[in-house]
Amino acid sequence: MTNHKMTARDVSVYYGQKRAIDNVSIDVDMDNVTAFIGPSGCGKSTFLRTLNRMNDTVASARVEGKIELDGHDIYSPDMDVVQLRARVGMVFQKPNPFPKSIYENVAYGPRIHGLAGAKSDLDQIVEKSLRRAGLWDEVKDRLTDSGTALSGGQQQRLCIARAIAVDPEVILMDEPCSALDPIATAKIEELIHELRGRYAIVIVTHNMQQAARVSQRTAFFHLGTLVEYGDTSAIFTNPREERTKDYITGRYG
Ligand SMILES: Nc1ncnc2c1ncn2[C@@H]1O[C@H](COP(=O)(O)OP(=O)(O)OP(=O)(O)O)[C@@H](O)[C@H]1O
Repeated sequence: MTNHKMTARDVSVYYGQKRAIDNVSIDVDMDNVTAFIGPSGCGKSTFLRTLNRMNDTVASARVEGKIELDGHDIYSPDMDVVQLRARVGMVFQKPNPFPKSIYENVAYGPRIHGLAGAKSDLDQIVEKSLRRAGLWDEVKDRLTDSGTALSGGQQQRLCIARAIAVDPEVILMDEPCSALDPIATAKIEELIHELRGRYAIVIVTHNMQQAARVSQRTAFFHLGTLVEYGDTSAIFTNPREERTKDYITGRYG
């Protein structure tokens, strides 16, 4: 039996009266990178954001259905949302480091979550996180420089280090490379390979080649519904649904 890290069952999301996600069920596993693909406006980001309750920040948004993390309902009243967002971290489309030093960007989360007692513990967490994010060698001699002074690709890896620093179990990435050049994109993709297995990773991408390169499972969304979900190789070589085939062959999107 597969041990699902997260399960979503019959999830619908509304913005006011408008339904953006219609009855989606999906499992997220530890060992796989899961890609969400589909044409613009199909609801990929909306669904991704239900997985760590980022939709709570949108006043008109309402979520129906059930989403569990390790078998616990993340929408239950006893769920601590701050804790949830540490366990299910997020990396956004546009790198968004705090206007603080590189060190502080990574140290902030562990400090507010009480993960480090002494300064030396915090130093260790910062180094480990930056190493895992593939950024340590580039920044180790300038940890006090501002995070915002880094290149776009470095900033995105800093944001990944920031997510890693609070010891997450799941990392959600919402088009993490869309603001990056091909070299910086390749570095993030490499990093996703390295992080696979340690964290359950879910990535929203417009780029089908990217989905094929980085993921083992792919979910294709269309008009708020989950059309097809399966092994990435099967989705790209032998899709079951006509709509999936049309999308991956570039007929629309
Ligand atoms: N805050 C919001 N208020 C109202 N409607 C919204 C809001 N955010 C998204 N929507 C609508 O929900 C639908 C799904 O949007 P969403 O951003 O999730 O799609 P997407 O597949 O991620 O698109 P893209 O690839 O363009 O980012 C769209 O019709 C969008 O206009």
